[in-house]
Order: sequence, then structure tokens, then C-alpha cells
Amino acid sequence: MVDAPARLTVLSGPSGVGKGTVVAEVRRRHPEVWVSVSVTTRARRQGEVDGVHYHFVDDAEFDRLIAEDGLLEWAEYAGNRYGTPVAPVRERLAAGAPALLEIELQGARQVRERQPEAQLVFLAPPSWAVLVSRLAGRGSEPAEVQERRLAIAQAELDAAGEFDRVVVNDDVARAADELVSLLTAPSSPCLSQGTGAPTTD
Ligand SMILES: Nc1ncnc2c1ncn2[C@@H]1O[C@H](COP(=O)(O)OP(=O)(O)OP(=O)(O)O)[C@@H](O)[C@H]1O
Ligand SMILES: Nc1nc2c(ncn2[C@@H]2O[C@H](COP(=O)(O)O)[C@@H](O)[C@H]2O)c(=O)[nH]1
Repeated sequence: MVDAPARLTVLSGPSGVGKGTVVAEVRRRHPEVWVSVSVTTRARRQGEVDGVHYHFVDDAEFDRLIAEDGLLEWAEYAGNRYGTPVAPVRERLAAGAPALLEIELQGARQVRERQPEAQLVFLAPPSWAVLVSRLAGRGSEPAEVQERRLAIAQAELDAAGEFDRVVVNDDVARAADELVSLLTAPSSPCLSQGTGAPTTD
């Protein structure tokens, strides 16, 4: 990732759309892309590694991080809390290096407030039916949790217009191409040239 600007980029989008999959593909091609490791109170899924996928903490530790202003943003999502440790992001940007966050909508809005120069990218599904089938196909949550996440997803899709760019995840390689081009694009005071709205069909 030669000459990527030292910009904060936020990738958001509904649960199951493929944010983690697309970011993994970007990092497979460009291992130097730095992605923030969030803090969460959610229980660890099978295969998740503390400090790699998340920093898994209890409620008391999460409260402490909020109290000491240690989070750039945080949100309660589907019964758990998630947040971005602020220090590593600040260090990256201060060193003139880019940083990527993979977070949900409330957090993206907080980043917009605190860092208006950040680039906000929304990852959209090709259709509602595809989103439902990806979330179910992943099989990481029981049916009632999937339902809860899908209810939130409706509101998240409605907010896609708040983002600087919309990337449709119809194909992992193609969506990763698009994300790489956004990560390497020169910073611009006007980022509002959306590439299309998601569909909820
Ligand atoms: N373009 C794609 N085509 C087909 N399947 C995909 C595509 N992108 C992702 N998937 C699959 O969809 C499922 C959800 O993807 P992923 O876990 O990356 O979503 P996510 O947006 O990171 O979810 P969450 O926000 O819940 O962490 C996975 O099983 C993944 O393999
Ligand atoms: N506001 C934040 N949202 C985050 C953060 N880290 C992850 N997330 C988002 O939470 C949901 C659920 O994630 P899951 O791992 O339980 O499937 C998803 O949209 C993530 O992108 C964060 O630091 N802040």
C-alpha cells in the first residue's frame, strides 16, 4: 500500500454483510494495512483470539476505559458493548500512517463528530435476501440473535446515505479492490461521490 494517506477510514455496514471478510482479503493482499483491534464485552466465538480479533473484557474493564476517555468511540450493539481504543489510532495518525476501523453505525457517527476528516465507507449487501442468507450461513449466532442483528440492519441500511462512499459487497475480490482504491485515494475535502445506494429488496 504505497503512499496511502495518513487518514482514518471507517468501514461500517450491517452484521453479516462481509466487513471482516473484505478486510481480511485487503490484508491478505496488503499485510501492512493497519486495522484497529476493538474492545468488546461480547463472549468469544470459537476460533477468536484475544488481542487479535478483539480485546475481550468484562463490564468493569469497559466502564474503566470509558471513564478514563480511552475510547475513540463506543456503542452498545445487540446486548454487548464495543469500542475503539483511542491511543493506537492516535499513534498511527501522528506517525503519518493510515488507520482502518471496522465498526457499526453508532460508532461511525461518533467518529464523524470527533474526526470530521475521517473517510466513512459503508459496505452494503447486494440485496436483503443475500444479507439474511450470509448471516444465517455464517452460523455463529443462534436464530434469535440473528433476528436481533437483522432488525438493527434495517436501520443501518437506511443510514447508508450518511457515508462518504458505498461499496456493494457482491464479490469479495471486487469489493476488496474498491476498498483498496479508497484507502489509497488522495485525501479530499469533498468525499461525497457515493457509488450507489444499497437495496433492501
Ligand atoms: N461477497 C461475498 N459473497 C459470499 N459470501 C460472503 C461474501 N462476503 C462475506 N461472505 C460471507 O458472509 C458471512 C458474513 O461475513 P463476515 O463475518 O465477514 O461479516 P461481517 O460484516 O464482518 O459481520 P459482523 O458485523 O457480524 O462481524 C461469512 O460467512 C462470509 O464468508
Ligand atoms: N461501535 C463499534 N462497533 C464495533 C467495534 N468493533 C466491532 N464493532 C461492530 O460490532 C458489530 C458486531 O460485531 P461482532 O463481532 O459481534 O459480529 C459489527 O457491526 C462490528 O463491526 C467497535 O470498536 N466499535
